[in-house]
Parts: sequence; structure tokens; C-alpha cells
Amino acid sequence: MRTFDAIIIGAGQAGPSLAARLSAAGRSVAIIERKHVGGTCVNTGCKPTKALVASAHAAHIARRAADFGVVIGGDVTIDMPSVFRRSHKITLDSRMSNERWLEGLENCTLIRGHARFEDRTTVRVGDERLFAPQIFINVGGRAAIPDFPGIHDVPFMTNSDIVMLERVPKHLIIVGGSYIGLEFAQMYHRFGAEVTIVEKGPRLVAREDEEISDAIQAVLEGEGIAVRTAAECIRFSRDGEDVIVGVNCTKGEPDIRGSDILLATGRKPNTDDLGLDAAGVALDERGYIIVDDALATSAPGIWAMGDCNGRGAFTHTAYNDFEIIAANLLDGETRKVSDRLPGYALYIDPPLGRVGMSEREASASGRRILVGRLPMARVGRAVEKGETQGLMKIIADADTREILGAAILGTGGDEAIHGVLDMMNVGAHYDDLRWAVPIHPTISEFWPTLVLGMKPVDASP
Ligand SMILES: Cc1cc2nc3c(=O)[nH]c(=O)nc-3n(C[C@H](O)[C@H](O)[C@H](O)COP(=O)(O)OP(=O)(O)OC[C@H]3O[C@@H](n4cnc5c(N)ncnc54)[C@H](O)[C@@H]3O)c2cc1C
Ligand SMILES: NC(=O)c1ccc[n+]([C@@H]2O[C@H](COP(=O)([O-])OP(=O)(O)OC[C@H]3O[C@@H](n4cnc5c(N)ncnc54)[C@H](O)[C@@H]3O)[C@@H](O)[C@H]2O)c1
Repeated sequence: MRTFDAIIIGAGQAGPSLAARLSAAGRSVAIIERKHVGGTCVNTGCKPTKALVASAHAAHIARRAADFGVVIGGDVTIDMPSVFRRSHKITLDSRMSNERWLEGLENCTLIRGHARFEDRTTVRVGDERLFAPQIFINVGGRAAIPDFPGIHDVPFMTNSDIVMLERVPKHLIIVGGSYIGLEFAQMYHRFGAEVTIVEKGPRLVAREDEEISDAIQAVLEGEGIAVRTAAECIRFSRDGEDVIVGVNCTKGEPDIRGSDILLATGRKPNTDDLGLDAAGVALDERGYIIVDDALATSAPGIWAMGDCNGRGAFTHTAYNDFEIIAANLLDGETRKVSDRLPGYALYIDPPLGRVGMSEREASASGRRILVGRLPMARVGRAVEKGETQGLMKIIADADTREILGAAILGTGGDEAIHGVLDMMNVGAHYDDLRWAVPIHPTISEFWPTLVLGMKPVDASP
């Protein structure tokens, strides 16, 4: 049995940074990874998808060249093997630099293999047993495969497969109309595939306000993507080379015939094969590790970071989990997960940048709220860039003057949202945003205009 001061299971978005902090503090650390260093984000998530989104954006702008007075002498075509190579190189460069960094850390040992608890302080990897008084779990998640009728009779892809695709499907049917589904839908349509999104809920990205969901659907349908919401009867079958996805049983065209299927129906934490019972680590009913506000599990000396604790589902939340644990264990701080402001982006084009509450959530909280909104068609910079789809929106508390949340579905929205995110993080009121003197011409310069135009909204019953 090898003994360490700390064991980290999983080299995703939190584990490697924690390994670096602990080893720099003189602790001996083992970090165990069963597949690729960098986890989902680097290998099958953020990195490859955002690289592919960039290729799709280039194709889109090239097709719109004439709108800008630019002449392209011929059709715009896609060389999918080159698109794939570009994205895969970005992934491999990142994976390898992360690996080299981890392997070069003093006091840190990278161990390859699947880790499983034997008890609260002992982990087995293959034939080897490792002991440490402190263990940090960073095992992430994988695509959830719902038990749809016929799912095992058809070939289907998840995010892990589609990021490796070197061809453009003839007709890609995407089941799930949220982050993963929408990013791949627009990207593959721009690469030349016919695309249909099948969503069982009444609208796309249902966690957003209805006007945001509607505007996103308008953007996608405007490009020629078919959207089937309220698909209450999803089932799968095969007809020769074609795949058939049953959508509705009672209304509309009952089936969609396509060439390929992508499942984008959420994630499942990698906690079912970790031996957590033996360690006394409790899970919730969906398999997420239950943690307190400092990310400690039910077992003393064991913490859980990233997607597997159900407290976030993003790279920045996983990284922040590392920051919280490192600050509390090494810097004498008392950081809490509940202090984290929810912020995220959806990387369709134009992107959706979001922070804090939606209007629906703010209304449901029982506060008197103010809402300001502006279509992107009235934002000068968007007009100059020829990208006027979408809207900006801000929500504030009418009594306390706190900013409660904001959304930008619009060009540069993933960056411009940070103006509000930063204000909210320092507890600023909307008057501070009103007087921020933003730079012209930017998308962000319109926040003061939105604040000045805020109107009261009736609280929900
Ligand atoms: C298609 C897609 C696009 C995404 N895009 C974005 C984005 O743009 N922005 C964003 O913020 N987030 C994005 N995400 C989410 C983001 O990838 C995750 O939130 C993030 O990777 C979570 O990090 P993590 O460290 O918790 O887990 P992971 O990155 O999943 O890492 C967990 C690691 O643990 C390893 N592991 C698991 N079990 C064991 C075991 N028993 N023994 C040893 N090793 C083990 C795994 O192999 C893996 O390497 C995207 C996700 C997907 C699927
Ligand atoms: N830009 C980003 O930051 C980004 C991009 C991609 C993924 N991600 C992360 O990856 C995670 C997973 O993304 P996702 O889009 O797969 O999941 P999600 O949980 O956001 O959405 C899943 C979608 O599938 C539908 N669905 C769920 N179960 C279903 C079923 N049984 N039948 C039919 N439809 C069903 C839901 O209605 C929903 O629209 C997200 O939580 C997100 O944090 C982030």
C-alpha cells in the first residue's frame, strides 16, 4: 500500500489545480485518472465544441459575406476532416499541456486507472491500494441515456462521439433542446446538415424566461433548423440506412426520418462505480454526492468537487469548487458554495449570456421587481456588426435596488454579461450600473439605458 497526504480521484477541471496547490504546500498527492487528463471539458465538452462553433461561425459569416460588401468568388463549402482536425488539435494540445504540467509537479504522482474506494481512507486502482487521510472526488459525469423505446435498436451518438465526427450527417436528429443540443444543432446545420431538434418540454432551454426561449427558437428556425417541442412520444426505430424518431402520438407529423441521432438529454454523475458505500459517502436520489457548503461529504476527510456534487454543471463552477476547498484548507478562509452567483453562457450564435435570476425566478421569490429590456436591433454596435438578433434584459428588486439577474441573447453576450456579473458580485445596486460610464460603441454601453427604462412587473400569484 502506498501512502499519500492526499488522493484526488479524477483529473477534470478541479482535481489538477488542487493537486498543484496541495503539492506546492509540501503535501504528497496522488491524482488518479481513468481516461484523459482534462476530463469532459477538454476532451469531449467545452474545448472541442467551442472550436467547432468557431468553424461554423466562419462558414456562416462567409455565406453572409455579401451583406458586408465582401465578394467570395464561389460557393462556401465545408472540409469536415479539416474542421475536425482543427478542433481535435486544440483538444490534444490542451490535454497534453495539462498532462505535462501534472507530471511535472513536485510531490505529485499521476496514476492511470479506475479508482474505487475500499474504505474511507483507502482507494484501489487495479492491483494497487493507496492510502490518504484526505480524499477529493472530482469524477464528473457522462451523457445520460434515457430508456427510450427502441433506443438500443438504432445507432446513436452522444457528445463524446459527435466531437470525433469527420463527416457531415445528411439529416441529424437531436434529442434534447438545451445546451448540448442547441450548440450542436446550429453548428451542424452551418456545416451543411439538415437538422431537427426534438424536445419533450413545451419550449427550448426551459430554465430561461419564455421570451428568451422564443427568441432562441426564432434564431434557429430562421437559419432553417426544424424544432419539434412538446414531443411527448419519443421512440426509435430503423428502416434500412435511415433512423426514425417518433415524436408525437397525438398531433403533428408523428415520425422524423433522418440519418443520424445525437442524444443530448442531460448528464449522469460518475458515482455508480466508485465504491462510495464502502467509504460512507452519501448520494442523493439522482446519484450526486451530497456535500455541505464547504464541499465536505458525509464521510469525514472526503470532499467532492465539480459536476459530481450537483452544485454546478460548468467548468467555472468545478474550478470554483477547487478554489473554495484550497482557500479553506490552505489559506484559512471560510469560503462557501452558496456565495457563488450563477452565471453561464449558451454558445449558439448569437450567444446567450446569463447571470443570477430569470424574471420568472425573481417573480416567484415574492419580491416587487423591475424589468428592463431592449431588442438588439436597437443596440448600435449590433447594428454596425450586422448582428441584430436577440435581446438584452435586466431584473432588479424595486425595494432594495439590488440587481437580481440579467440576460443577453446577442452578439458578444457571453462577454458583455460580465459587466452585470461583476457588479452583482460586489453587491452593487442598479444605480451603480446606471452611472458606470461604459465604453462606446459596445453592447455593454446599453446597461444604463436598460436600467433607466426598467418597469415594475406584477409578482406572480
Ligand atoms: C458537449 C459539452 C459542452 C460543454 N461546454 C461547456 C462550456 O462551454 N462551458 C462550461 O463551463 N461547461 C461546459 N460543459 C460542462 C463542463 O464540461 C463540465 O461542467 C466540466 O467538465 C466538469 O468538470 P469536472 O471536473 O467536474 O468533471 P470532468 O471534466 O468530467 O472530469 C472528471 C474526470 O474524472 C475521471 N474519472 C471519473 N471516474 C473516475 C474513477 N473512478 N477513477 C479515476 N478517474 C475517474 C474522468 O475520466 C474525467 O477525466 C460542457 C459539457 C459538454 C458535455
Ligand atoms: N455552454 C455551456 O456552458 C455548456 C454547453 C454544453 C453543455 N453544458 C453542460 O452540460 C450539461 C448537459 O447539457 P444538456 O443540454 O445535455 O442537458 P440539460 O440538462 O441542460 O438539458 C437536457 C434536455 O434534454 C431534455 N430531456 C431530458 N430528459 C429527457 C427525456 N427522457 N426525454 C426527452 N427529453 C429529455 C430536457 O427537457 C432538456 O431540454 C448542462 O448541465 C450544462 O451545464 C454546458
